[in-house]
Amino acid sequence: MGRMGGSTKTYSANPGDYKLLEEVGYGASATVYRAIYIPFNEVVAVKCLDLDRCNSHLDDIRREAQTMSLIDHPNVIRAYCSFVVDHNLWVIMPFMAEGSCLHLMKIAYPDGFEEPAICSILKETLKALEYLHRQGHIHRDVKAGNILLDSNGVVKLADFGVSACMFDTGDRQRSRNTFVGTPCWMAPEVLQPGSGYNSKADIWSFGITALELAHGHAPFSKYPPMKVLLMTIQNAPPGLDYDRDKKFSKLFKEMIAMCLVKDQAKRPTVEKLLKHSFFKNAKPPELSVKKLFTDLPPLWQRVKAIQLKDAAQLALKKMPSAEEEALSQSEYQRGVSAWNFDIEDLKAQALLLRDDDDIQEGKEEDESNKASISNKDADQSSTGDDDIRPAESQGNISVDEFPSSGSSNRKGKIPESEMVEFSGQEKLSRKKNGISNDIVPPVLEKDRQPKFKPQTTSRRQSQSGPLTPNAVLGHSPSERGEIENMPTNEKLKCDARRAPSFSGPLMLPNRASANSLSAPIKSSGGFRDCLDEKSKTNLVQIKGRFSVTSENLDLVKDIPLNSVPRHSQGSPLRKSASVGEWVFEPKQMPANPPIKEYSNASLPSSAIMPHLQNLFQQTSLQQELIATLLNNLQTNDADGSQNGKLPPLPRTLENNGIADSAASQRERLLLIKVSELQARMMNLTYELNAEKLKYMQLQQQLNTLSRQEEDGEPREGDA
Ligand SMILES: Nc1ncnc2c1ncn2[C@@H]1O[C@H](COP(=O)(O)OP(=O)(O)OP(=O)(O)O)[C@@H](O)[C@H]1O
Repeated sequence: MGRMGGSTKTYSANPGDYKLLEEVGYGASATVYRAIYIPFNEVVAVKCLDLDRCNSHLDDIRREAQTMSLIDHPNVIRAYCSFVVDHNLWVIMPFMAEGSCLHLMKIAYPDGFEEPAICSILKETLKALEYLHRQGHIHRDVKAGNILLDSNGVVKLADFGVSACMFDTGDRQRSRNTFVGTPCWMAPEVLQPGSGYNSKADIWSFGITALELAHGHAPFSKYPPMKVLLMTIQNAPPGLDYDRDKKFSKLFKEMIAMCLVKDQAKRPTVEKLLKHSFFKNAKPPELSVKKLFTDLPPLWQRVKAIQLKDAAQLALKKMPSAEEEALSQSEYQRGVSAWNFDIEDLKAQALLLRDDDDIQEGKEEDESNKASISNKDADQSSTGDDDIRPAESQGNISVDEFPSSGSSNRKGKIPESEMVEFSGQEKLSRKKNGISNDIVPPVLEKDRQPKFKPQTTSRRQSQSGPLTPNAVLGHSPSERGEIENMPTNEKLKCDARRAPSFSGPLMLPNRASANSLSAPIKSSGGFRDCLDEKSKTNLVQIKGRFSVTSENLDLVKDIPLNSVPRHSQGSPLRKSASVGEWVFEPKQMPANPPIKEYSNASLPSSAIMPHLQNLFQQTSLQQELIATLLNNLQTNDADGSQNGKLPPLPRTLENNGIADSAASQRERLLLIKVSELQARMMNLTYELNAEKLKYMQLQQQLNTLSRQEEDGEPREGDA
């Protein structure tokens, strides 16, 4: 039993007393459900922390959960109670009906909130931090994903305690074979081993969170973890730009700059920060925050929509970077050695290849440098790379390819007319996961409108020399027509661009999108332009140059290297012929009884449980196996050319082109395999979670039944 704050209310540690409803959130190691606490008929949140994914000892986790239950502050979420159910720790908490600020931004404010709302949210968060710091705690995970809102606009800081203990015993973001999220919010001293840190680390994270709320994503959030780590340590601190972020007040900019000082000793305490003039005029959250979510669909529908969107984006987001680099590099070299000797021309083309990544990087570096002006320690921390000119100043395309539609239409409302329904396939997957078909994911109609910037097109046109991937993916319709008429090898380049690529450590996501992946993920690869007309008619969403089709991401027809999980059809790989020996043939797996069998009301729970456990085990096994295969693949990929597995063809003047194309084909095949395995992995993870939920629900039913039996109550239907 757990007690509740100041009141005498207690919550039982009996899982059977909690009826799990919809999934409302997920993080690195936990899934959060809306649930009913049956004895009080009260809605609560149940956080199911997968202990197998935790690096901590159960005792540590328990201790932290207990600490969490002792917390008593209106701005800190507390645990009513916690207990272990199988391999999960269930933490029972108040249900925050509007979810996290991160979810809210993802669904309705991709470019961040307006200053008055941010001010209120931050002030409430600071009050929470003030309380925690006074109690001698460091939160260590302040970010928009951990700032929860209820329907009255009440702001509570979450994820205290359990997260902290995970932090203690290892990398916060690492769970078993998974590296999720980015260290975007971590202070430089936290990222540097041995440097030691204290509660001022929370102040840094708070500053990053302020930027996250202002822009819709944390600085550097699009980069791989290692790059973020290096950028945080080496670059000047990020900040609001005095010119570009004109809509924000000077006070806000100053306040952020105070937090984002690299020398932790120079950062203010929470108390001092609370006294900053920026917070003087903070409106009560009921006024400024509550209006953010009027007219939005219920949290679980939003979360579902975000999951679907993120699943697609995650599957495709890696398309451009590494492979684009590899391809452009190989094209570059081939151009020089084979038929184009004009190195200057090639260099010029390489410059044209700069995509959003580079531009954004330039922007962020610029942002950092500009911000550093306001940071007293900037000169110590700046990389001093004066040669890096911001993309804009080089006359490159605007960073904001899809400019914010302005503050006026960011008022938190998604008019019904702007909602678009997902297709039958998506609905099927919802059904499969026990979610009603009449749920309409809130996707903004306005996002369907492609918003090109003409400069982009012209900048990307290749004038001469070898066809670069970007040239193949030129944005103009005429170029698209050319793609269709291209020789197969050139089309392949286009196809290859559509394939996921893998820069940095291979990520095996728990979910399509972990809580920590806060930035809207953009494909920078021009994928949209590779979609055929049919797909275009089915577009439901365009973010950056990324498109989602209403065929529930049924891109298998459009993208040969399909990497989007299609839950309703089981494995997304069944249609793919390219996986070869890496594919798990469905027949290799013990056949599962049809799902209908599980839902057969006449079957006793005892008959269902073994099937369910079996299914559960299979899925976990598959997950493990895929992880191992992916690891092997990574190693092979890295060692391939050295260890003879993928021997490079001898390069002679005659066969240079052939050798290169054979090598790049092998490379492409490997990438296909990796991407498909990853898609499969995601799909399985998704299914695993659905099964987990079913498993828990059945377990609850079993518990209830056995309790009824013990109490001698007649069973339902016995009469
Ligand atoms: N009490 C709650 N009410 C409603 N939603 C919640 C609640 N607690 C958490 N959530 C949702 O679930 C998400 C994940 O929860 P939480 O951050 O606790 O998990 P986690 O695994 O610790 O995440 P991470 O480690 O990635 O930060 C939150 O971002 C939020 O959207």
